[in-house]
Amino acid sequence: MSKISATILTGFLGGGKTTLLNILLEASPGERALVIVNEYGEVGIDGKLVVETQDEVVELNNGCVCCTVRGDLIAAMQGVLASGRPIDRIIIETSGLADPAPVIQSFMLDEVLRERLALDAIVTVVDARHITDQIALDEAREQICFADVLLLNKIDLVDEASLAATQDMLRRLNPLARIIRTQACAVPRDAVLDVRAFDLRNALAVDPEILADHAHEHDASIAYVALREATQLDPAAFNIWINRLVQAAGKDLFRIKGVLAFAEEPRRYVFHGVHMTLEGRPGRAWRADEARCSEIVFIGRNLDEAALRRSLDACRDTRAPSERTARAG
Ligand SMILES: Nc1nc2c(ncn2[C@@H]2O[C@H](COP(=O)(O)OP(=O)(O)OP(=O)(O)O)[C@@H](O)[C@H]2O)c(=O)[nH]1
Repeated sequence: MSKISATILTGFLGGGKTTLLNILLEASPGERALVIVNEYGEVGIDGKLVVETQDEVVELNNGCVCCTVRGDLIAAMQGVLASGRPIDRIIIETSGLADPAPVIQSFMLDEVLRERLALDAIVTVVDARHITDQIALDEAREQICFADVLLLNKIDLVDEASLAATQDMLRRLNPLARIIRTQACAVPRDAVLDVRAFDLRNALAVDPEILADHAHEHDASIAYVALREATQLDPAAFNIWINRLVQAAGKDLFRIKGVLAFAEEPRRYVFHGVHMTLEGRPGRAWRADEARCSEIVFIGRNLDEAALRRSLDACRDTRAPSERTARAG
């Protein structure tokens, strides 16, 4: 029986992993992939942003796949193999704070996975705009060092001199990986999938202890706050708040992401922030069976959960429907 190809998509917070995942899924219409999306906190935003295809999407939230939910990762893969459901490949999107080593280790140490799966490549998405600050963090460095393919993404946000300097840094950290410059992770599928690039010897050269069972400790100064709001939000108030917030605290705000319910907007509003860079756009329409609830997560340092909550409360659209109609008229 031929082995099923598995790809690990990793890279620091906000680099473009979900963007890449969606490109790969859309480029493989005839395939059935098992997609495993991992997020650090209890509120999963990424799972809501994966394109709708016939692929099976498993969300592993509330813990990092490199530590607390590693057992769940193994169980998800074993479960689909045991079910006999046909799958053509596995793609794992790690959290942006994951150390890839324990994820790689799962493929090597578990007997069933070792026999049935072939780890094809570790693909790391690097944020060309923010990597020079992120690289001080162990997780960001390890994600680069273990990569077989490095996407140097967001090239639209930096100039050529800075790109060349970043590319040199990546090369110093990882002399073997293929480096591909991308905007919005636009890359041919064949450059990332079925490249047969993973080699345990390279991983052992990065970390000779990779096969030893050791837990990964996350940087305790990085916090996570998730807010849920059932009242629809006033878009103008939200925009003012979020812009002020990143002006004041953007350096410490590694990541903001949310799916928001704005008043008088039939579509979900998808919102992203990476430090000072903010982006938002309407996504698909809310379904009739979905609660129109806003969810927003913050990952960073010095987060004041109570203050964030109060600010979000102040963005509620509390007008009565008749007042809204009057204003619209
Ligand atoms: N300007 C620019 N923005 C990009 C590019 N690629 C992705 N983005 C934006 O970067 C933000 C984060 O993209 P995601 O794909 O969600 O990043 P991620 O790595 O999955 O994020 P986490 O899962 O939170 O770590 C979104 O607003 C994207 O639209 C790019 O090449 N240029």
